[in-house]
Amino acid sequence: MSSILKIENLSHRYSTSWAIRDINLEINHTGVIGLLGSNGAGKSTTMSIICGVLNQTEGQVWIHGKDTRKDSEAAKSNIGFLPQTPPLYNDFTVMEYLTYAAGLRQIESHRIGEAVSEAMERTGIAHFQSRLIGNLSGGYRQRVGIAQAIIHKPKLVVMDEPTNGLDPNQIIEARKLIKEIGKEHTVLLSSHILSEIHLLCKEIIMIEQGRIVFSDTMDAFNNYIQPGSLLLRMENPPSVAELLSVAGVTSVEYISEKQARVNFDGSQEVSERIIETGVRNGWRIREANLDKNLLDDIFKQISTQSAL
Ligand SMILES: Nc1ncnc2c1ncn2[C@@H]1O[C@H](COP(=O)(O)OP(=O)(O)OP(=O)(O)O)[C@@H](O)[C@H]1O
Repeated sequence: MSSILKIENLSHRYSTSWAIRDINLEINHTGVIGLLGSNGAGKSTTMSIICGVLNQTEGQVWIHGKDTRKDSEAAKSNIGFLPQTPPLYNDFTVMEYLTYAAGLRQIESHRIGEAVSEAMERTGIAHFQSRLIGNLSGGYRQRVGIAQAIIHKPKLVVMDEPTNGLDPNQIIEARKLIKEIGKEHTVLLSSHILSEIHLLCKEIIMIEQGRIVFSDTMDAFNNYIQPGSLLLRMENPPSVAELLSVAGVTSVEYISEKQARVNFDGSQEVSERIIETGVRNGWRIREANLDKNLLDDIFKQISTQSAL
């Protein structure tokens, strides 16, 4: 039985500098797998090569046993891709666009109607099928992007920073949908937000300066990392007492008028609970990120350990 995704000695160089170096990876099961790295770490480069959008300088990628360069058609038939900016056409209705996407994916013409309906059902956009894409909110546009990525029922769905640019409500909804998609497909999802990977993934691959520095289960990761801290930027910040009332929050420090560092007990659900409480109570959260310094520490710690 072939792996769903196998990568061997993958490296890519843009003009003179290497963006990724000697990436090796094998995935054999469904579920959401997180590719975590800070900006410029090499996530998009890796994903673009996997999806056949970019030709690697060195190394090989197989999707369900098919080499993405030597047998690209067969490899691509098993991949769905949601790039950072989904290729949506604003003048198309949702139905027209997905019908077009199904054609591109070479779904037989008599099966297109059924494939489009199923993809719309699964992503919760059936009620917007006649809406112009240009008139949809960011969250629904993202759903259309996910629908085109799963329309041909690929084994592997690659999502590059899928919650980027969404508001907190839309992020919660998008994450629910991604979890659902992960029940039937292998989803490789990139993010620079550790708390997001924590919430969504059972496995984590960390990439830093173009190299994999950690690859294991989330449980193994948790054994030596407890993030325990979120930086929140809010338009309508609550009192310290209100933040402390969220179950699991241990301390709160305002570092500016609208920015608070919220420490919690390290359990995965607390950060989601903080955001949900914020949405419910109108804090107007604009950003909720793991403390950047903490993330840098984690990368440093893991890089040092993986170099030992
Ligand atoms: N088209 C390009 N030409 C030259 N260098 C590039 C190009 N695209 C990316 N790079 C460089 O390659 C490295 C990896 O970039 P990549 O976009 O893959 O990282 P990333 O982890 O996806 O970051 P981000 O989250 O910011 O997109 C970076 O140093 C980046 O500057």
